[in-house]
Order: sequence, then structure tokens, then C-alpha cells
Amino acid sequence: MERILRLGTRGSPLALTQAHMVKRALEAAHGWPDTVIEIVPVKTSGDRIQDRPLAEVGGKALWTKELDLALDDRRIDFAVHSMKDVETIRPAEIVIAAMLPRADVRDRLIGAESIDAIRKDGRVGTSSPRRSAQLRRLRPDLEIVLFRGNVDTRLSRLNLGEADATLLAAAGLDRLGRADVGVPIPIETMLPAPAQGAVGIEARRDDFEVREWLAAIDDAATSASVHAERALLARLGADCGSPVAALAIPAESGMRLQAQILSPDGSESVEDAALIGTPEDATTLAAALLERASATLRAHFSG
Ligand SMILES: NCc1[nH]cc(CCC(=O)O)c1CC(=O)O
Repeated sequence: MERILRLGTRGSPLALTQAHMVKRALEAAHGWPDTVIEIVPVKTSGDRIQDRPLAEVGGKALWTKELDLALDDRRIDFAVHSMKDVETIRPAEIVIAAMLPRADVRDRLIGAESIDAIRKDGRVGTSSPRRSAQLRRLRPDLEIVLFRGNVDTRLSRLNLGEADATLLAAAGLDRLGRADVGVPIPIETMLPAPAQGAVGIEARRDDFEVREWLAAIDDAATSASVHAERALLARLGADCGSPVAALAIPAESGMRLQAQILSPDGSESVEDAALIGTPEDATTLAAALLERASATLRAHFSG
């Protein structure tokens, strides 16, 4: 008999593209059509509220809450997320079951050839506390204007002249067929957000059959890196309003984890890197960053 599994996703163009990537990867791994995968778009509060910063309106839970409920109610069997948008602390009934191979982790700058080339006292549109703090650190003269909405909304606001430049994740632009848009910012200039470029799949903890079926497409290196970046966030006590950048890159017998915490205005910044064995070792680097931070910088974290 034919088995149907329901894949829950947000309804944005990027989310739907990522949902299709996961569906294709599962069909390829299991020999289509061992199971029919039905894509179920679920509207999230994050998609409805567009005019205020995320941190102000309830944080990342806005993107996951409705999908968490749909999993719990068995309206869906698994959920696909941009790992960057998944809160650090998840409900106990939910597990991250797999991740696709990570894409380009860098940000791309649109509207100028480089951060240095943005006009003096120019305006940059972003709603990300990390991008805003990193930009202000590199270019204190720049003004940050709030840009939210999906990739196309942001690009059209740029074209309307609401800002001189904007930053978007290369991964999202590439997946939407916009590989021609913007110039990549080297990670030495702007370290990306934890989990940027990674697509993850969550399932019910007690659904061992689905978890095992999903695990067939897990990219172990991506999972290890993203779990390390998330362990760092957890130890820092960071929320979606805390400016944090982190990137773990596979290295011999483990990973090289690099991280940065900043004050929102970019006036303070602490950076460090370490070779780690397991994702949990990231907590040591987090503790070292907090140790070196001033009292005012530490006040932005609860770890
Ligand atoms: N916060 C929105 C979001 N979540 C994931 C991506 C891009 C895809 C990715 O990082 O995997 C984006 C857009 C952006 O930051 O430009």
C-alpha cells in the first residue's frame, strides 16, 4: 500500500523552494516512489507581521510555532526550516532529524560593490541585529533602516530607493535563482549568522520510523557544524535580538569554530576561534567570549 507523508513548510517562495529540495532528496535516497511526499504550506505569524523587527514581536518562534503545532497535531509528519530561523531551545517533543548539505554561507551585498564603496553616510536596509552591528562596526557613518519581508520585497524596496544597499544570504538568493544578484562579502569581513545556509528537517521525537527515514539524507558535516553553532548560541544565552556570528568548518578530526559577539551599535566586539571535536565543545568558546566581553556587552546575553 502507498504511504503518504506530509512535509510542513512556510509558504514563502524560499521556504517552498527548500521544501521541494528536501522532497527531491528524499525521493532520490529512497528510490521514488516508496512514499508519496505531500507538501503542506502552513501560514506562520512571522509571515503576517512585516513592519517590526523580529526581536520586538516575539522572535524566531514566529516562524516555528505553527509548524510545531502542526507536527504535534499530526497534520504534518515532518517540517522543513531554514536552520537560521529555528530557535536555539526547541520543544522537548521535537528533534532535528536531518540537514541538507550546506550552501554558500556568505552574505551578499546588493547596491554597492563592497562595504567600503557604500556612499558616505549612506543607508543600508536590514532587520538583522548581526548585520546591523557588523556594518556599524565597519562603517560607523552608515544609517541602518529596517527592511523586512521576503527576498523579493527587500530587493524591490532597494530599487525604490529606500536604501542604498542591503545584505541578503547568498544561500537564499541562489536557491531563488538569483545567483546574479549582489557581491559576496568574504567571511573574514562579515562572519555569517549561526546556521546560515543550512536547511533542516524536524520530526516528532517519538516517531522513530520517520526519523530513520529522514536520517538517510542527513549531511553529517553540516549537522555537526550547525549543532556546534547552536550549542554556542545556547551557552551564550543569545536570543534573536543578540548580535552573534558563528561558523564551524569541518577540519581534521573535528571542526574549526569561529565566533563573534557584538554590541548592537557595533562599538564593542569580541571574536575568537577554536578547534573543537564535538558540537558540545562549542560551549567552551562561548564561555571564553563572555569572559572577555565588557559588562555592557555581556548584558546583551543571559549565558
Ligand atoms: N531570516 C530570513 C532568512 N532565513 C534564511 C535565509 C536565507 C537562507 C539561509 O540562510 O539558509 C533568510 C534570508 C536572508 O537572511 O537573506
